[in-house]
Amino acid sequence: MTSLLRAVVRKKRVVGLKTPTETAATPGFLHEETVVVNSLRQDQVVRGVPVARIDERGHGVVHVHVRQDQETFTFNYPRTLPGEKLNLRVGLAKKDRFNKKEAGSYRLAIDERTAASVDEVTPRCPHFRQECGGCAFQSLSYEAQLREKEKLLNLLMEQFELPFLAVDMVPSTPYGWHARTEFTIFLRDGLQLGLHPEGSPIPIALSQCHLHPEESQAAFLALRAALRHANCEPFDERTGRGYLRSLVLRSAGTGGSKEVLATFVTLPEAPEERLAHAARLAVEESESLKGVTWSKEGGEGERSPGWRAVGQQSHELLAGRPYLLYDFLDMQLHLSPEAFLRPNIFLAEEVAKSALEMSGACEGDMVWDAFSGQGLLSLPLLRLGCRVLALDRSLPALQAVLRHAQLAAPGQDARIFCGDLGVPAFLQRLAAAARGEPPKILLVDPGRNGMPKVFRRFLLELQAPRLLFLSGGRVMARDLAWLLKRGYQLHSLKAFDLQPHSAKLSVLAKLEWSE
Ligand SMILES: C[S@@+](CC[C@H](N)C(=O)[O-])C[C@H]1O[C@@H](n2cnc3c(N)ncnc32)[C@H](O)[C@@H]1O
Repeated sequence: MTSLLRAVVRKKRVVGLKTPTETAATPGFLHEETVVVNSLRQDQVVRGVPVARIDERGHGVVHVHVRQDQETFTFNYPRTLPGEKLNLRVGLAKKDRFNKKEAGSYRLAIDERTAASVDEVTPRCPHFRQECGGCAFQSLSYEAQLREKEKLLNLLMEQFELPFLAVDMVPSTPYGWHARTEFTIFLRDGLQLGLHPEGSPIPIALSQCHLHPEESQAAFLALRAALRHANCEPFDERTGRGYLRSLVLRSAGTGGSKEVLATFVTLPEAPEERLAHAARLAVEESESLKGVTWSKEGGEGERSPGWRAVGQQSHELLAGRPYLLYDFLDMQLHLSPEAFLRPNIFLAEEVAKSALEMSGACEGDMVWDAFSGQGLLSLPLLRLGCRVLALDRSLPALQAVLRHAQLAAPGQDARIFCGDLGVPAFLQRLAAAARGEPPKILLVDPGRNGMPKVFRRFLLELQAPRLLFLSGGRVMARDLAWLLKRGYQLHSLKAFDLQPHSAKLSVLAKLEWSE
């Protein structure tokens, strides 16, 4: 699928109940979906306002132009779909007390939904209506989701004044794709596994999740039953009693089916024997569950509501085996539960193949894989005959890189360097290494926070001829814009829908150093 020309929008200050970085239509140009009113007064109902698009959280966006203010206001509503029409009630209408000429600030709440979106479908999951926090818009058809994400990407590119390029979109299978989910463990009529609705510290108890492969569902039920049977105690935030914080499920495909690895995340003082008993019961019960590991991450500082595991810690094995078998390209890898796992089971291979293709690499090229995780992006390059230096702050991830490299290309030059790519002292050591032999190809896959600022500056020093950058959303546009203003040129883009039913889209960009 190829993107069409972007809508003509420019950056403008916006006021009201909205994210401050949203764009609004400029005066004289109104979005097709903009509703125009003369003024907004308390309790007034603005009728039939269409949802124009989604925002970066997957919330529906509406535009209301107020003639009196000569301004277009943008409002965002969770769980609304593009094409849906809303009656909006003005809850707050306020003029600046000191400067009456300033535009007002308004709060508009949904009074009624008057027309459904033509793209609305019945959500597959019973928990979606409870706003379980797993999906932003399971009720939007998958084709419409892709369309909306592409629109959002184009809008971001426009906002950050990035050059227009056609984007290849790679869709996913919309269900059964999830490779890693962390469920909160809590007490509510017995032990429950659940997720948090957006912005809420109170989890929803789940009985199933369709984002997971079926094999993972069986493991989920077996683990919940085993934890209950072994009388394992969830941590209770009100009393400080208990020790179980969360359950992480990881899945990967091998031999035509999927297998699952679970991790119990607990406070350090959790009783090993009881956890091991639950783990053994679950592994016996569920054929797809190949092992259970234990991470004592939930220490003193992590007792707050809504706490999430950050991973990268060493695990202990409680039952079964401590790795997942994963058929990747034509190799069988051992994936470590202590390192990053790309969220989409179906597309991880496609992302790595695309990186290889877009890199234009040749045998013997020096490749640096920054934020390497377990090295899945650079493995195909290693097999081609490139030399690879993997960089990450996670030692378990780098140890997996060496294991994978040994399997993919025995004897080939694969090295690791463990450190924080946001720390100047580590970057200085890298700069010294680059003076020996600079990388010809640099892979950069920094995760949700994008590139640390000092790392971006380091890239200018490094001047790698080819840079492949995998990222998403606003941080991706920010980092791209920064690099393009300072000597890199954008060559091509490819987008992967790694997380269906969310607004997230991952983009692989190829840049070339031009100075
Ligand atoms: C999105 S994952 C990359 C995955 C990997 N490229 C792959 O294909 O599987 C991000 C990785 O960056 C690492 N990381 C995050 N921040 C870092 C930092 N400041 N310095 C070094 N590594 C970092 C994490 O440990 C994680 O392995």
